[in-house]
Amino acid sequence: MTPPVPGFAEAAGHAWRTLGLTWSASRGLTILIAALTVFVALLPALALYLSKLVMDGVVTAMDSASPADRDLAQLWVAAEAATLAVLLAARRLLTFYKTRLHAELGFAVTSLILRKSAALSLAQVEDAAVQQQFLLARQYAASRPYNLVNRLFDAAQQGLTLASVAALLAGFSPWLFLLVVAGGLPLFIGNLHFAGTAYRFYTGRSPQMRERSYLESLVTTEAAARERLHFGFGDELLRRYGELFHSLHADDSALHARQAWIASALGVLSSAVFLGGKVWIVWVTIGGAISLGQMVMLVGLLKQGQANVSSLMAAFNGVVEDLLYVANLFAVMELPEEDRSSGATAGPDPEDGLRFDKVSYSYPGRKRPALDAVSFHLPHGSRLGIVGANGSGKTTLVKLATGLYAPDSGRVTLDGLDLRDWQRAALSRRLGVMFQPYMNYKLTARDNIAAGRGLAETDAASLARAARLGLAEELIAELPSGLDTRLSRHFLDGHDLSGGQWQRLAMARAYLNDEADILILDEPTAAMDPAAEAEFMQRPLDGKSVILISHRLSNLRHADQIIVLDKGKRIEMGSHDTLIAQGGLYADLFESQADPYREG
Ligand SMILES: Nc1ncnc2c1ncn2[C@@H]1O[C@H](COP(=O)(O)OP(=O)(O)OP(=O)(O)O)[C@@H](O)[C@H]1O
Repeated sequence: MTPPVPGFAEAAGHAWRTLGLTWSASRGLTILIAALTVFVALLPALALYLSKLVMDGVVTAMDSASPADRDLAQLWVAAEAATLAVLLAARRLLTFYKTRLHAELGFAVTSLILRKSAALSLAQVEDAAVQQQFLLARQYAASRPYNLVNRLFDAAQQGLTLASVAALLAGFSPWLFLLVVAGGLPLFIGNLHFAGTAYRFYTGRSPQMRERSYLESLVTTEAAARERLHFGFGDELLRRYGELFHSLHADDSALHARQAWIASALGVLSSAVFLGGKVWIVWVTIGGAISLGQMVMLVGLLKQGQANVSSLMAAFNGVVEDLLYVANLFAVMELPEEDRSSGATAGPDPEDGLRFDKVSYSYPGRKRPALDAVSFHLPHGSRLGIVGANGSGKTTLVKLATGLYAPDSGRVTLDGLDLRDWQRAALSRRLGVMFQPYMNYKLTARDNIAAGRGLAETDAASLARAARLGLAEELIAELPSGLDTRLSRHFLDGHDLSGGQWQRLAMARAYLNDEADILILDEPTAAMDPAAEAEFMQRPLDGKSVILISHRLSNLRHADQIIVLDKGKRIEMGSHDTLIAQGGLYADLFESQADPYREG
């Protein structure tokens, strides 16, 4: 998907907004750069005027042989030299401040993107189009907004210099100024055409770029190394990577070649126009219509004007191209955010617990709903088991039960209030969750548990309690620096964990919040050893309610209710004994799992 190209008014709005971003990133630097830009812009015309005075002064001194005229000519030389020296110093200073602005603006824009990303809903994060917008915005966060601002300053500088050149040229002949502008037009139009083409070209191939970085990661990351080495598909990955690179490179080369040919032809045309102007100036000087000093100044002005026009055009073309990328950045900023910072912290019926009322949810682009009119009630202090084949909707149910997705139809309520109306932080306090898949944070063991309370500073007693309930006490005690051990081999003194150990930390994270009265656990013991699993399953509820998803049906035997999902629908519901007595899918699955043990 190629992001749309903005119209003029919208583009001007984006340019203004980018300048606003720059202003808020650093007012001091913006003012300094603006002041220096004006200063640097006006000096070239002054230098050229001084060069005219030098030349005319020399001719006068040669004619009069007077020491006063000689001194005056030398004074003009010194003034011209001083002007050029100041111009050089001011340009350096400008570059220095611009480098600092680049860093500050890059940081400000990246922070905005990260803040936005953190505020999106799960459904938005999972949307491929949103992902692509973010990828593009992040990729160009440090370069494009700065380039745009830099080019706007550049354009202002070139425009001012051109205006001062025009003022001097107009004193002699307005036609010369028109010649300067006309000479720059062909290159301008050519580049303008290519700005849009290049943007569509580079953004249109984002999917291939993502594919390329994914292939790179398969060859370089530790996670993929075991299978890659064992199954031996490293060479095939490299072949695919090479093929992709060459096809992208071939497209690049074709675009650059076309740009180079057209730019050269237009460049020759521009030079021919300027050369015509120069021939005319020389001609009228020989005819005695202007002085030698005026000739030197006019040729200089023509050259300066030519350089200004092409720089102005280049800056303008660059602005147009940058605006296309910046438009994407602002489109990302405009993505709707759901504000869950306000909302209720309690429901009207504190005894009601969690309810699904005919809840349906479909993933975008999927015909069949992942959950189809599912209802159940989880009263306080009860256990609900959920069973179903792969893809039957269990994990989707967890995302709905935690308010991460909103149902397409139906309602999910906690204590009688729709989850949409709960404050996110209050929901997070009430629900202890272990997701599938859970995250293995390559941070410290402490952070892995404290993430369960938003990574807030957590007291030792709470951490110890969570570690005990997550069956992670022993493993933490064995870590070289206990809770402060960095859990990654990629850091000095880092330490990696086994699959089951990571799962224990995820469990501790889910249990950290002791206010949580509802635990939602998606395959919480899948990676644990049988002893740990048995210990966990026999644990008393202590007044909490639990939703437990497990493929091992023996774990669900003691649940008050069990729901059997099939292709998103609730096809059976009841206690273990009821479902066995019904002789439906649950009974078949239970028998098939129990049989091998019986035979043994
Ligand atoms: N992000 C997604 N985008 C589109 N479809 C999805 C997404 N996640 C899941 N699905 C689809 O929704 C359906 C239900 O998936 P879900 O993950 O809820 O199943 P599950 O019962 O948890 O499966 P498993 O036992 O394999 O974990 C499946 O058909 C799956 O392909």
